[in-house]
Amino acid sequence: TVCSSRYVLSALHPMWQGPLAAPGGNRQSPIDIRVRKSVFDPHLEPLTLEYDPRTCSQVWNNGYSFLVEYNDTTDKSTLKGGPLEDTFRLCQFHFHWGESNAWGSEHTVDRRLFAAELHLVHWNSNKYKLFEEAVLEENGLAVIGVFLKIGKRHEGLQKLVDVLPAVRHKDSVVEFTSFDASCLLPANIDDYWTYAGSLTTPPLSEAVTWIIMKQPIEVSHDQLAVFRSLLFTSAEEEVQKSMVNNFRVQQPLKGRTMETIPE
Ligand SMILES: CCCCNCc1ccc(S(N)(=O)=O)cc1
Ligand SMILES: [Zn+2]
Repeated sequence: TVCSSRYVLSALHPMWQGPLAAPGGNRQSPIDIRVRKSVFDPHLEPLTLEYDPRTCSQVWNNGYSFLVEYNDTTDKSTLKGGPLEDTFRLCQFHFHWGESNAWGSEHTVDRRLFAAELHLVHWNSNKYKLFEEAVLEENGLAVIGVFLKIGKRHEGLQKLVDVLPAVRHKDSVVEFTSFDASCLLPANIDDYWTYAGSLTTPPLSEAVTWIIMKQPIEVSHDQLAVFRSLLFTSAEEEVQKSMVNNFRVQQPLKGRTMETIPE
């Protein structure tokens, strides 16, 4: 029975699971957020998000998720404040989701799973010239996490959902412009948890200041079903695999504390 449960686990989780925790990693993501264990940090400031829709450029199926990519050659779409000392530049956002609405998020809140999770990825443009440099540095990156729950249709998301059939296969790209990513944020962006973590897919770099919104956003069942119509596999491969369950298993907390804003 042990091997069968191990088999089920591996069948449920895609290839990048590899070792359950990166060897030697002591700040790996995702984790379970224990609400009552989070510490008020009076120094946390409000977040300042300034996203310019004109920097949005394309949607790309990279074989793990679909990425909405931004032109990050200038400081036009930026994130400041909160736990961050510097200015961080938006380079892409993407999602993680399940094969059913019962699971799909990477982080959990007191073990509660959400249907999906949005990640808005930024890099420290005060200190580095490129994402590829920042990803090698402790706290070179800042990722905003937003939970998705099933409810009413998200009008802002629909523009993105409508182009997903064009990137059904791995390595496909479609032009996608003038999209304001801030429409995907919850009403109150100053209600968040923050902790020191890592990328949740290879290279699993321990470079991320995570900022997880307490308020989920709502999307409709049909909108999430379109996410599941995407494929992990490229057009050439004979066996097509649905892009579902593209989340990493939870990682040990290793003594880290979750900080939150004073209520
Ligand atoms: C050096 C090239 C890395 C490409 N991939 C980066 C990457 C991976 C995971 C995440 S996540 N899921 O932690 O937000 C963001 C960005
Ligand atoms: Zn992610």
